[in-house]
Amino acid sequence: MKLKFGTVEENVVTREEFPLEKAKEVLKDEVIAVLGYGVQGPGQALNLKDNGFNVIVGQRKGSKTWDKAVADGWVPGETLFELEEACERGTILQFLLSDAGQIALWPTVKKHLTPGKALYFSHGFGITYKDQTGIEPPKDVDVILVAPKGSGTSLRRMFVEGRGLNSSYAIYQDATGKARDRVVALGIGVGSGYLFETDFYKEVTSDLTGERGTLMGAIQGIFAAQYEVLRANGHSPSEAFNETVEELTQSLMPLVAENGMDWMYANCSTTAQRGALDWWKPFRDASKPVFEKLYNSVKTGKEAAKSIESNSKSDYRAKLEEELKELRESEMWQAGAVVRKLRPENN
Ligand SMILES: NC(=O)c1ccc[n+]([C@@H]2O[C@H](COP(=O)([O-])OP(=O)(O)OC[C@H]3O[C@@H](n4cnc5c(N)ncnc54)[C@H](O)[C@@H]3O)[C@@H](O)[C@H]2O)c1
Ligand SMILES: CC(C)(O)[C@@H](O)C(=O)O
Ligand SMILES: [Mg+2]
Ligand SMILES: [Mg+2]
Repeated sequence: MKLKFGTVEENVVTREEFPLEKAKEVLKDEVIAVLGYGVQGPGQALNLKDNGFNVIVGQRKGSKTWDKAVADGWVPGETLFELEEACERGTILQFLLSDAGQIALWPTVKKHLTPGKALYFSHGFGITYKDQTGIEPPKDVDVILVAPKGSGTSLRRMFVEGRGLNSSYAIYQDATGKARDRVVALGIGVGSGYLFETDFYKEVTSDLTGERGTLMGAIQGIFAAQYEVLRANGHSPSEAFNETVEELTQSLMPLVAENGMDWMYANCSTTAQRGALDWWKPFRDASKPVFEKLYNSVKTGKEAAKSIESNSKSDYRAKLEEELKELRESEMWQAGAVVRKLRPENN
């Protein structure tokens, strides 16, 4: 259906419009092969299975995630296979390896993309940056995308709770004339709450900007800046953490999620309202140049190059762990660990 967001009209697909039963009818003769069992792999594969689709998992034997797949109920030789065998058996190949990992597996996937199959991504990365990834699908297969707008962990959790994370969908290539039905059916099948339309380029540029920006990079940056200023002015770690992070995640963001920023503002003191209304614009103006620089780095493919380069190194996991350790061991997140334990529901 067409839906207005502010003054702009967009294509949206809801579960009412495209019910699960219809999705099952569309995909009844398909074998959905989920390649990769990292974060999105488990979320999408388990949701598809619980929704009654014919789904198999492809993963490297002997890897930790192979064992995780077995623990999650996938049966070797029946629903769990080596990557190449899954590529052969699947009629829809869900390419859910890490974006860098997709480059290494591409020759194998390509070999098994026989006419009429579908290649499915959850990110516009591989196709948009094809000069860097070498991913150029044959012309006689559908190339489609469903990108859940959140972590695979949330996709699964919300599904189990009977809720649904929203996703974007896109069609890059419609070889069979069935690409739209296939992509929407898959979007509903993986547990999306609703789907909004995009294209591969827009998906990857917005996604890379979002995760580097307000969703992950900018938020940690802003937390750290305020925390450091409070600490430098003699505030205790618990006071600084509560006033920077805990109150935001526990008290105020749920209000924003429920009814918007204006409603959250309306439910704070007049003193807070005055200050927040005065200060949000200076913060916007100070950070906007950084966002512009970030968007440019995404658009020119620099961010893609950096991520391919670092994620393809053999010591990637060890380096990542070191960097996460730095965050975990920072005073702010150490304070956070104590604060989390103090929440009555965690006792
Ligand atoms: N993590 C998320 O929640 C999330 C959210 C939205 C979209 N996506 C997209 O979904 C896709 C999958 O992302 P992810 O975060 O689940 O991936 P991930 O980084 O967790 O990796 C997935 C799997 O790829 C395997 N892998 C990596 N390199 C490999 C190689 N060279 N050969 C064989 N296997 C290899 C890993 O063992 C792992 O099982 C990506 O396109 C990503 O951008 C992810
Ligand atoms: C979960 C995110 C941040 O939305 C996703 O884009 C990812 O890359 O993991
Ligand atoms: Mg992303
Ligand atoms: Mg994202």
